[in-house]
Amino acid sequence: MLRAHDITVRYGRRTVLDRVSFDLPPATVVGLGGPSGCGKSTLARVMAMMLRPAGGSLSLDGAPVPGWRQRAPRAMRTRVALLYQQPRLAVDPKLRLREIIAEPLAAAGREPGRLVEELAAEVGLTGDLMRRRPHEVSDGQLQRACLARALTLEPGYLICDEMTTMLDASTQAHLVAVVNAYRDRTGAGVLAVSHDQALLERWADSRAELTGAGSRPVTPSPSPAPRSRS
Ligand SMILES: Nc1ncnc2c1ncn2[C@@H]1O[C@H](COP(=O)(O)OP(=O)(O)OP(=O)(O)O)[C@@H](O)[C@H]1O
Repeated sequence: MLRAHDITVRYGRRTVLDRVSFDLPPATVVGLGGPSGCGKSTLARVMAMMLRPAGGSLSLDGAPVPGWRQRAPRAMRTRVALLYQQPRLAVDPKLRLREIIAEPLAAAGREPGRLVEELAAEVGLTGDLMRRRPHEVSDGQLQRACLARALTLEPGYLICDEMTTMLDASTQAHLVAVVNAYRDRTGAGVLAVSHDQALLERWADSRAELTGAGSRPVTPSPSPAPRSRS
């Protein structure tokens, strides 16, 4: 379980998340919706250890996460992968797609072996696409590479922040199918953040919503929903 407890985030004097708690169980796709600006991406970044909250804590498979960003232990950081809405902001424009996918393996000092090609094939990247740089491919092709990269170290939790927004319907369906197959194969927990309710209805096993006013929770779905103690 990836468990956020009593998370408070402020940007300047504005409180965006006010003691919000959220559980992401393994082997489940939890959809997180809510109006624009209510704090979904903020919560996603906290749960990926990328953003240090003003208050609250995170635990991973029962162990407290002792720090944020680079201060979180590497073994914990690699258990949680984050996919952004805009792949162009998430890649080094100088790298070829093959190198982008292999980045986490290189950082971990591991040989790519066949894994990079296997993941590329799974996300639908074939032929010369793997030799191209980001400016030579479409957003959808780049997002496919980002998904393959996110799966290289086999994370136990995958956080998809508007992963398929801006992509065409067939790319969206393919990427969702890849994530679902990964969940089935590995038992990973998936947080699917989206303002697209129809997508979440199709994709998620359970759904939750953040609300705008101070990110107070509502609980439309039977299971995991954000909770606030206030
Ligand atoms: N780095 C930042 N500095 C200041 N304000 C920020 C920052 N990041 C986000 N915000 C503000 O915090 C609020 C929540 O942003 P967030 O991106 O988490 O919302 P969201 O629910 O994901 O929105 P959307 O659905 O539009 O992507 C917004 O009002 C946003 O403008």
